[in-house]
Amino acid sequence: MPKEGVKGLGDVAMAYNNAFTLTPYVDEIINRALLYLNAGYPIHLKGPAGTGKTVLAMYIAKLIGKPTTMIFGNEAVETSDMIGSDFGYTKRVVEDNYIHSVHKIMEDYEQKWIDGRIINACEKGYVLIYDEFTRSRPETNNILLSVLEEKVLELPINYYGSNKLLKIHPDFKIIFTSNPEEYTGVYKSQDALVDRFITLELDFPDQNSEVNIAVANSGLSLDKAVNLVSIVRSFREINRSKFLVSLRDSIKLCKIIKTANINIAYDNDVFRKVCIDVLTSGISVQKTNIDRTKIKEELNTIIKVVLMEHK
Ligand SMILES: Nc1ncnc2c1ncn2[C@@H]1O[C@H](COP(=O)(O)OP(=O)(O)OP(=O)(O)O)[C@@H](O)[C@H]1O
Repeated sequence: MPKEGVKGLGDVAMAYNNAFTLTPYVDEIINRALLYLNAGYPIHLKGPAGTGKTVLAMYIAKLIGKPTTMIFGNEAVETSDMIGSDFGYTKRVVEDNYIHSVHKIMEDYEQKWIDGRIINACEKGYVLIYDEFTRSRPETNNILLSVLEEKVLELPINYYGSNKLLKIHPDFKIIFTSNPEEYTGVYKSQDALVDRFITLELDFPDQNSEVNIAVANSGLSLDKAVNLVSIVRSFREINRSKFLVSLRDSIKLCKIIKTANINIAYDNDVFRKVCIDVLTSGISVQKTNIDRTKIKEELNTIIKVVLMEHK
């Protein structure tokens, strides 16, 4: 069976978030991405976790308007998950009872080839999103080298009984995403692969985009989201070399404040504690040696200053 990390056609549509927000910043990236894709080059959206790479890839695929296949890179993904393999057996039982005193059963087993996720996309010119491709082992990704350069997919000898080179449809497009190499579980991307696509380095979006994305994902009012996102961004600014404070934190904070109807005020103890819980979660995840008391003091100061400024 294909492994968990590999999803098929249709999954993208289900996973696609209807709250996708277009801002001038997002629009500009999309236009550049389409420019390269339409010229026949795969693109690679690279950036820190929670900068919107996956939803952007999905949105771009949606604009291209072709069915989309998605692969989620991880250690367990194998070449066979992408191109296919002989999975299991087909069993055939023939029962012969022609002469009532003779009872004969014949069983034979046949291996069954099941196409992997990229075959259909390569053949029919669909879109492939390879999310976090550097989490898969480099040797797994080697199969894509000939796809990108020679425009053929090399299939194994057991592919429906004969090995062959599958010609890649001229409309076939790939959108790669990845996190920076210093992240845990990320392999260095192979030079040969990097050389074949165009990388767009992403960072956290501008203030206006982050506010609008947080509003779209949480339903919080714009004026309240402006306050919360300003707190998140100031906190990110001073700590970004130490731990991750992502776009997801802006969304989480807005969602919690909206759902629990928490009053955004410096003298509201609950509000300050929620800010601390949400925005310092990344510290324990990254096991950084950080003075938590100092971080909390910094955050309290930021909350005070931001709420005074936006009064
Ligand atoms: N333009 C946008 N419109 C709406 N929501 C967005 C947008 N950009 C990002 N988001 C939201 O921000 C969050 C992070 O986005 P996403 O998962 O795409 O980031 P990522 O860079 O792929 O993260 P990771 O590297 O951890 O996989 C998600 O909740 C996503 O829905």
